[in-house]
Amino acid sequence: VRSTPITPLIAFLQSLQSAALASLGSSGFDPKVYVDLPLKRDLASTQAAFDALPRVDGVVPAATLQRYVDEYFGVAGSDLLVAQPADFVAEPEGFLPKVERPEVRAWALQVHALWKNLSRRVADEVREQPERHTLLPLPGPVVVPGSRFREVYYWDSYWSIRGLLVSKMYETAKEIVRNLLSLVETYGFVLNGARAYYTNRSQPPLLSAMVFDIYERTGDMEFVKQAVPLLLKEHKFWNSEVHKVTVQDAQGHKHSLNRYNAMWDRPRPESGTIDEESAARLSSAAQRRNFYHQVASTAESGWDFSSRWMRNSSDLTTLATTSIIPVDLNAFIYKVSYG
Ligand SMILES: OC[C@H]1O[C@H](O[C@H]2O[C@H](CO)[C@@H](O)[C@H](O)[C@H]2O)[C@H](O)[C@@H](O)[C@@H]1O
Repeated sequence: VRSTPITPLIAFLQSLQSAALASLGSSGFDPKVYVDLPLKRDLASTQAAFDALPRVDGVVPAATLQRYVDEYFGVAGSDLLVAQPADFVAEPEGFLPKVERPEVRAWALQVHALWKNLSRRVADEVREQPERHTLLPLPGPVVVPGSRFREVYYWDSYWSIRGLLVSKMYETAKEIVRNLLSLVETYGFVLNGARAYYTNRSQPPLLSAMVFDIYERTGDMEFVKQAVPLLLKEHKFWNSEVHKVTVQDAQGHKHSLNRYNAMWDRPRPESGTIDEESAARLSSAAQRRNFYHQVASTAESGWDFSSRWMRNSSDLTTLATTSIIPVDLNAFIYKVSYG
C-alpha cells in the first residue's frame, strides 16, 4: 500500500484522542470529536501544554483534560458557520407540481426547509490559519450530512444535489460541484470528505453524474465545459494502478476492472481508538496493517461497514474489500467512460 503521509496536526490530535479515551472511558465516547477540534493557538504550544498535563498512572484526570481542551481548542465544528443559501425560498415556484394533497405538500416543504439547517460556509480563520484545522478550506458554500458529520462528504453530495434540483436551488448545487472540483484540482481526486484526515481515499465516483444531472435540469453548457478537464483528471485517478485490476474470464479474455483501495494502512484518525480495539484481536503487525487497509478501503466504498465486504459476515476483521470487484463501482466508472 502506498500510504499517504500523516500531518503533525493529525498525529497530535490522535494522541489526544487516545488520552481522552483513557481519561473519560468508552461510554458515549466519539473519537471523531478529537480530530475535528480546531486549535486556538499554534501546534507547538498546544502540544507542549498537553505534554505537561499531570498524569496518574499515565492517565490525565478527566477534569484536567476537560479544562485543557476548553482552553486550547474551539468546539468541534465551530470552524464551519451556518449560512443561509442565497437561492433558498420557502416555497419555490413549480415545486413538486404533482404533489397535490395538502398534508403531503406541507411535509415536502418541511423537508425542503432542512436545507437551511444543513448549509454552512468555511470560517475565514480556516483560510487564514489552515495549519490549525483539519477542516479543509473549500471555496464555496457547503451542504453537510449533519450531526457528527460536520464536513462535506463526496457521495452524500450526489444525493444532496438530487434534492437541491427538486428544490430549484441550482446555484447551490453548482457551488457544491465547484467545491468538489477544487479538491480534484488540489489532490487529483475527490476526497472521502473535506478533512485533512480523508486525503488517503475517495468515495463512490459520482462527480460526473452530479454535473450531468445539473446540466439536464439547467442546460448550462458553460458549467459543463468548466468541469470536463477536472472530470477527466478524476477519471484518470480511478483508472490508475491504485484502483485498476486485470481479470481473465473463462475464455481467456482479459478485462480491466476497478476496486476500492485506500492509500492507507493505519487506524483511521476519525475512528482511531475503535480501529485499534478491533485490530487488537489480530496476532501479527502484518495482519493489523492489512486490517487497517481493508477498513479504510471499505470507507472508500461508502458502505462502511456492510457484510458485503466480509468473508465472515459477523467478523469485521475478515474485511476483504480490496479483493472484491464491486458491480456498483464498475457501473459508475463505465457510465463515466462511455456516457
Ligand atoms: O454521511 C457521511 C458518511 O458517513 C459514513 O462514513 C463516514 O464515517 C466513517 C466513520 O466516522 C468514516 O470512516 C468514513 O470514511 C466516512 O465516510 C457512511 O458510511 C458513509 O457512507 C457516508 O458517506
